[in-house]
Amino acid sequence: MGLLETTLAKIHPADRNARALAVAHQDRLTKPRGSLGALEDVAVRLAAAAGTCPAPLPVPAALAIFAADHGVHAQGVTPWPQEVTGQMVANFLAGGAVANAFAAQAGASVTVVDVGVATELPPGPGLVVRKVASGTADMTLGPAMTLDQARAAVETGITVAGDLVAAGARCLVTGDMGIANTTASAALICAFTGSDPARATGRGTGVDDATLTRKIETVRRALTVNGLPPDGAGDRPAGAAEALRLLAAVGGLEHAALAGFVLGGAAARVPVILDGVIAGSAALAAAAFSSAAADHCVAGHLSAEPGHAIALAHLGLTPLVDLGLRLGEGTGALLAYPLVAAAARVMHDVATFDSAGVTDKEAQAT
Ligand SMILES: O=C(O)c1ccc[n+]([C@@H]2O[C@H](COP(=O)([O-])O)[C@@H](O)[C@H]2O)c1
Ligand SMILES: Cc1cc2nc[nH]c2cc1C
Repeated sequence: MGLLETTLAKIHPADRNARALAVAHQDRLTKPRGSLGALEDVAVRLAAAAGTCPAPLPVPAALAIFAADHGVHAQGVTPWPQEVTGQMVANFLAGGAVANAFAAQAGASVTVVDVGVATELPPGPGLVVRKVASGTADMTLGPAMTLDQARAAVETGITVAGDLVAAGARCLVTGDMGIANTTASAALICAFTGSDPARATGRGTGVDDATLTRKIETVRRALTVNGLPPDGAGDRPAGAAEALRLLAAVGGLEHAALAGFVLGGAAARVPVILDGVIAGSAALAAAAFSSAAADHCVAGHLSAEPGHAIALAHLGLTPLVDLGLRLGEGTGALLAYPLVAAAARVMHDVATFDSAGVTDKEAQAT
């Protein structure tokens, strides 16, 4: 058995008992029942995922930004040159990106992983070099990755998650960097959900109408060339082998690593906050590897990219915030992190009606 299989064997689904305890505890806290809205659901999800009530505080948090390039860039699906991926990696390492600012604000550490950047990066402190390939192949001409490459990238994500948890992280935050990766994300969403490319494909960094039309056709061609008709997702066999095949066909190295990162967090029972459409499409792969993987995820935000809502609906996840972000890097997930931490802390710190001597209207009624 490889690392992927041993990790899948460790993943537990949400614990019903811990969930029931968490729901009951929420109702004993000194607040009107349900008054914390979506935060109550988060606290209950965290307890069910951890298998204990209350769930451990998700502190500290660790952001991992997986960076990679894409052969489909050659199809003209983005106005940005490919070398921007490597340049932004240097920016992350220098502390100059939005993700660095948001991580500093949230108190999260930042780890940058080169899982497949096409350009040479100057060696420097802080960069985790796990380059599986110098970018993927063009998915409109055949599979973007070999099965071995996809597996190596998934296992890289598992290892990074395991290393961060071993170093003390109690919340994992997904980040990505990869020029053209919204095209691969749309193709993955179509492959895993059966959605039509015209619905799942968006403007990414902000492409014009002509480029959007080309992008949709590129996604459609990639699916066809790889034997994945958009409306045929329901007919495909489920399971780990199929998850790896779809990732290899139309995914990116960062998507595969992010899928592994989710699996690694789930296996360690450490919650994973998902960022935008890249993380959402990678989580579809993680959920295909293990149906319990999504139990360990919190959807940080809703990206402006239309495929993201499709992916989250398929995963049964509700995004915490909707700010119209479409940056990636982990920025939306980092903004959601304090909400997740606050939701968990309520279960530890807030007094109950009994302990605080506050009259409960429910108790009065009975
Ligand atoms: O996270 C998102 O939902 C998101 C939406 C649009 C763009 N991005 C980021 O923009 C880059 C990809 O955009 P594009 O247009 O080159 O496919 C990549 O580095 C992503 O992190 C990210
Ligand atoms: C400048 C820039 C920063 C990014 N961060 C994530 N994706 C990005 C894409 C571009 C183009």
